[in-house]
Amino acid sequence: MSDAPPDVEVSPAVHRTAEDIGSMEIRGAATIAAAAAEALGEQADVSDADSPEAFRAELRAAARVLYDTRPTAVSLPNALRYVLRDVEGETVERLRASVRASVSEFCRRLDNAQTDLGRVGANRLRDGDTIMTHCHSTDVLACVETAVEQGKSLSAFVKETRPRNQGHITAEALDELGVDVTLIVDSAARRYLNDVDHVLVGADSIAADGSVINKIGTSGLAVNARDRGTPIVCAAQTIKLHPDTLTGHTVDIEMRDEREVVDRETAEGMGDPEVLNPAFDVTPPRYVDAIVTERGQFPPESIVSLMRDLFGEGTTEPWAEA
Ligand SMILES: O=P(O)(O)OC[C@H]1O[C@H](OP(=O)(O)O)[C@H](O)[C@@H]1O
Repeated sequence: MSDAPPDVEVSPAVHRTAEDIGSMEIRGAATIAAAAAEALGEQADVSDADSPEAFRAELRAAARVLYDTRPTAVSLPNALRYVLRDVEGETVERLRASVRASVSEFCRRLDNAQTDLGRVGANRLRDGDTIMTHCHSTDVLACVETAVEQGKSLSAFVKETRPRNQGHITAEALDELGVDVTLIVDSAARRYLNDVDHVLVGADSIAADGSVINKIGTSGLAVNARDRGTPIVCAAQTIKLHPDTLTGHTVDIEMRDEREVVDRETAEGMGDPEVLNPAFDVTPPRYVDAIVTERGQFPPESIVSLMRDLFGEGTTEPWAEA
């Protein structure tokens, strides 16, 4: 994690949020976005900057601390950009109020987007369908929740999703919604794909070519689903669209600590192998049937038009300014 320059004070609340994102205490692309926006609001609340310039410098420094936590979910920089872009005022008090308004508006839009996306995704699901999930995605759960509210009865195969087992969170959430849940280990997915009507996954980022960047294991699941003829749908609010990929940049895949996979003592017993722990992988668009957003459902290859509408040809990095 990067530190702010010594003369710019970043609030302990921002550092706490950054630590919680880094440790995955706060996790999931949409949840991370909301937490990052709220942390900027907390920075504004506690700032004792004596000039608008100093206040803005503090905000940028806080954004840098948050930005440096995890590299793959673009919802994080998109959230920071949204809040920083709309900050206006000639005095510190006006700037503070402006940040608060911007954070509230951002969180309101995030909630509404998920609700709208849920309605679109629910239209794909029929009464009696069985889904298969990977990891834990609040965008996926929004689709299921709306379908259940529409009176549809659903079953789910839930992949546990090593190494962090976020599938357990999904299993609990689906059970609370009244979905009939079967928990499986990741490697059992192919065996049950013939019994599944839809594979539903979330996304941490979507690239301009329609590639889906999501929890490690998504691409293998998608290839197997295509082989079995099971549709694979990605539920992703437009905050997951990665604007830098419009100009040829690739999405950085986070490598996490090996201790999430195996403890050192056990590894030593195996002859101390190198342990790799990539958190995400890239599913090419040809393996994805549809991307469901709050703006409707898109074939992955057409997502670039939506990206251009929303972001133009690229974006700035306001937190990178000194
Ligand atoms: O925004 P929502 O749909 O909640 O989550 C999107 C994605 O975020 C998660 O990443 P992690 O668990 O933070 O590494 C998963 O990869 C999940 O599919």
